Amino acid sequence: MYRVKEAFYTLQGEGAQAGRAAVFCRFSKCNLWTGREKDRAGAVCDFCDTDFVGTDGQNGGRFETPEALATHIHNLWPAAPGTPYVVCTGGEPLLQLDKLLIDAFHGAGFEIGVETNGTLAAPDGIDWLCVSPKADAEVVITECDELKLVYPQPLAPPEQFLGIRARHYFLSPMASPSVPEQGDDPVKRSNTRKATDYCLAHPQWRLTLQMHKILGID
Ligand SMILES: C[S@@+](CC[C@H](N)C(=O)[O-])C[C@H]1O[C@@H](n2cnc3c(N)ncnc32)[C@H](O)[C@@H]1O
Ligand SMILES: Nc1nc2[nH]cc(C(=O)O)c2c(=O)[nH]1
Ligand code: SF4
Ligand SMILES: [Mg+2]
Repeated sequence: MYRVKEAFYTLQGEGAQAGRAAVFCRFSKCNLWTGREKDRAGAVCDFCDTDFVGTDGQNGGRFETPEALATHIHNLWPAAPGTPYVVCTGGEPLLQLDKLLIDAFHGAGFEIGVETNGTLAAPDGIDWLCVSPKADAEVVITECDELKLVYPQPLAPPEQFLGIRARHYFLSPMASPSVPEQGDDPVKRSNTRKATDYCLAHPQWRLTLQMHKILGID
């Protein structure tokens, strides 16, 4: 059984695949936070900007088989040329994404991207793996396509993650979890300046912005 909070067709807003059309499959549940506000302060990951509780979002639900979920995601992809792309996120997608689902997505013609906190092993067959480390949570994935660190995290300086092999190293300015998607976010503006300065001083790091929030899309 796979539990999905929501699924939607949009442009990937972050990282090296930014601007690419994708169906996002947001899995329910995370291993670093319950998703309940009352638990946020005590959570390992306390800055999450996402609601991943339950299965009640747009196109969310429970799927008994990998084929059922792959068909559901396929139905959100337009009938037009271009390689279908699914981004598995959450919550923490590696709590649920297994080889059977990878095979079902591939069988439906999808390339598979994954957004993970890096604390759980990844199954084989992922086409684009993005690891976003969190302070206080040991990363067990040693190699990925992109490492995307939310910045700043005082207990997780960028230098700490250069041992993880990646094609790209990104800093993504931390947004206030409490500010709605398109709202004015002075904390994020200040963090964007800090991330910019870090990238200027350390050119192996690149800046990425949450383009979907700028555009006002999902
Ligand atoms: C909601 S997480 C879900 C995937 C996975 N659990 C993870 O943390 O990578 C998706 C992306 O949003 C980032 N993110 C979460 N909260 C954020 C915030 N307040 N500001 C900027 N990025 C944030 C995460 O670091 C991750 O790259
Ligand atoms: N457009 C868009 N791009 C994204 N990239 C990562 C996202 C996520 O929440 O994992 C996300 C998201 O929620 N929307
Ligand atoms: S950012 Fe990722 S790891 Fe952190 S609570 Fe949200 S879903 Fe979990
Ligand atoms: Mg998001």
